[in-house]
Amino acid sequence: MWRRVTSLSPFISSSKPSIRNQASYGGKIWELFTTEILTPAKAGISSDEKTPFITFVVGGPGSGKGTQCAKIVETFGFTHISAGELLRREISCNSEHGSMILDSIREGKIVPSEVTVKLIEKEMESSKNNKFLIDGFPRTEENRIAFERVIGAEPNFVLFFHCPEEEMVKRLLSRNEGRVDDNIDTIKKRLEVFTALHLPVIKYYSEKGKLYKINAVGTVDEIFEQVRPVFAVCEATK
Ligand SMILES: Nc1ncnc2c1ncn2[C@@H]1O[C@H](COP(=O)(O)OP(=O)(O)OP(=O)(O)O)[C@@H](O)[C@H]1O
Ligand SMILES: Nc1ccn([C@@H]2O[C@H](COP(=O)(O)O)[C@@H](O)[C@H]2O)c(=O)n1
Ligand SMILES: [Mg+2]
Repeated sequence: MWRRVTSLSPFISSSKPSIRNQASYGGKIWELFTTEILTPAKAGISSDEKTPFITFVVGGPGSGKGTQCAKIVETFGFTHISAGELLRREISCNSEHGSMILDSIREGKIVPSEVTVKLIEKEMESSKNNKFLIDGFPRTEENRIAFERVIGAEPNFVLFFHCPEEEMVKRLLSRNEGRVDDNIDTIKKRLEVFTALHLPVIKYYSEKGKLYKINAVGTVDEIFEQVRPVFAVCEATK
């Protein structure tokens, strides 16, 4: 079972870019981030079994994060923690924050970080595994900083699924899982929030050399063939 090992990390200030800033790149801002070549040293692979191995899985709505996480779990034995699923679970069980979470999800807004991070922490603590895929998180700098403060850890690396908006919209509109946010109005809001708030997170991990960008266009299997070597590096060092 994973237990928190370090204390609070220092506060890191956040900045919020405007949508206008990004539009000046003609919608191609994500192209600025290159794919890292992952090595065991970069991934911070440790031989200490108690240290959690944390991968953040990020990308726009419908970029295929959940689909690829299922394949990573099957192939490499990670525990999948989807922030969105944890929040939806709170709605289903009418928890204290259920109605606030439902309102946020309907509006495509980000739930306060302390709520989401507490749910993630509970999942990590109750798991017997020490390898975690944390999907749909962090969405914002506030998310990222709250995770570092509460969990006292950083991800070993970050998988970023890069997908054009038209493709993401097409996938979400045909997902058919009965999600309250899979309608065109909410999808537009989710895309706006993604463009406005996600960039600093991507930039932060790119500058730390922890970002691994995946081209999320193609078949599920083709995309997994880009993902596989990232995790194979971890396997090879065991
Ligand atoms: N490579 C792909 N090609 C076509 N469809 C795909 C591909 N990958 C996933 N899908 C489909 O697109 C939809 C969205 O995928 P998925 O749920 O994995 O995305 P996500 O990034 O987790 O989205 P969200 O952020 O909304 O949770 C699903 O219906 C899934 O089956
Ligand atoms: N870190 C997060 C993750 C998700 N949300 C909210 O849940 C919605 C659905 O998330 P998916 O990852 O399943 O697409 C998302 O639009 C947010 O409203 C969040 O607040 N914080
Ligand atoms: Mg998902």
